[in-house]
Amino acid sequence: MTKQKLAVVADAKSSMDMALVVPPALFTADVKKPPLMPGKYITISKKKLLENIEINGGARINAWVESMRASSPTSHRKLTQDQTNWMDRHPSALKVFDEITNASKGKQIVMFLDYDGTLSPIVDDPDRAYMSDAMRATVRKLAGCFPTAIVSGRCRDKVYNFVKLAELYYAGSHGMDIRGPLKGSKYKKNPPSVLCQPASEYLPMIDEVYGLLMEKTKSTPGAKVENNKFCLSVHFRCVEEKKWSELAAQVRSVLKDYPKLRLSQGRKVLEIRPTIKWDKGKALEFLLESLGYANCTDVFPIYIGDDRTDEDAFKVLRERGQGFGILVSKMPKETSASYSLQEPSEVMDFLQRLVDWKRHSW
Ligand SMILES: O=P(O)(O)OC[C@H]1O[C@H](O[C@H]2O[C@H](CO)[C@@H](O)[C@H](O)[C@H]2O)[C@H](O)[C@@H](O)[C@@H]1O
Repeated sequence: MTKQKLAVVADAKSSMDMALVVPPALFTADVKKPPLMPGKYITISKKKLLENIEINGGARINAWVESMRASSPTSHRKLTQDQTNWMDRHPSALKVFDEITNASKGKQIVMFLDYDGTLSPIVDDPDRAYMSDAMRATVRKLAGCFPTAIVSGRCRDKVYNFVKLAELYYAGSHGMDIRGPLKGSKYKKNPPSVLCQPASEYLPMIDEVYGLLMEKTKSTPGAKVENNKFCLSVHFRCVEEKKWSELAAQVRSVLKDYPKLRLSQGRKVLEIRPTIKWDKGKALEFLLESLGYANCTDVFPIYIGDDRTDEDAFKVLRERGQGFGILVSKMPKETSASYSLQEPSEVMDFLQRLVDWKRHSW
């Protein structure tokens, strides 16, 4: 039996604890091997079976689901000491504000801001993840001081409709849809016109998979599929935890026929995107180049984000040895960011301090 057939078996029943009868070879890492004793079958719970289903890229469904579980608030009761150690390694950007501005002296700061969980609080309904008017006013002032880009997993139009600031650069679909400002800012009267869509050939495939995922997941209460144009999001946030493995298996059963698409994980979300070598880190580099800072030593990019996909941008900054990343998180997380902020309200305070510092440093 192949891995594909295995996925179909897993999909066929709805109860997590239902016992399935399958050949023993299916529980080994290499499910292509024939059973050691042909004809002999053993019983295993569906939960155990799901641990062995691979998703494109080799990661295991169960790893995603466990990781999602680990990052849910109920799992963080005993983190006090860990938190302290982590904060030593990733101090609050507010506490070390002077250190940061000193490091940027004589350099051009360029700001990169993630949207969900960074400018807007995380909420149950992705269509209602509004940013506050105060945050919008702060980002507007920021863009008047430094070139500023929003870098989001969302479709570009959707994130623009939340932010509503025409003077910013926008990189939607995890950086696969980049557009320059629609109007100039006080900082830059005539910004360069930019457009970059490295995954356009994937549009028909993404639309097709969107339809299939809508159909496949409709049996899972609370599941939501979001079309982000060059990528898709399958939301787990409103799905009962005991149904997470089932939903992940539904996603896998659709994706197994699309090797040119891959999965990544965000905050209670599985994200489906083209396998092209393009991510938020590449988008950051593209934007720096478009702004004329490709080979400059006097540029100081600051990237603020809360999610795994932001790590690609944090890594690029570390590799370039320029600027730094700030992770928005209340709990310790493996990260390439240098500093931390706890939540969007702290992000707003940090941005406001940058504006005040810039205004008073002339
Ligand atoms: O790169 P981002 O701007 O952070 O976008 C990543 C995903 O953000 C959204 O989902 C997340 O926020 C939702 C609203 O608060 C929340 O309900 C969900 O659980 C989070 O994962 C967005 O809806 C996704 O499409 C983005 O990929």
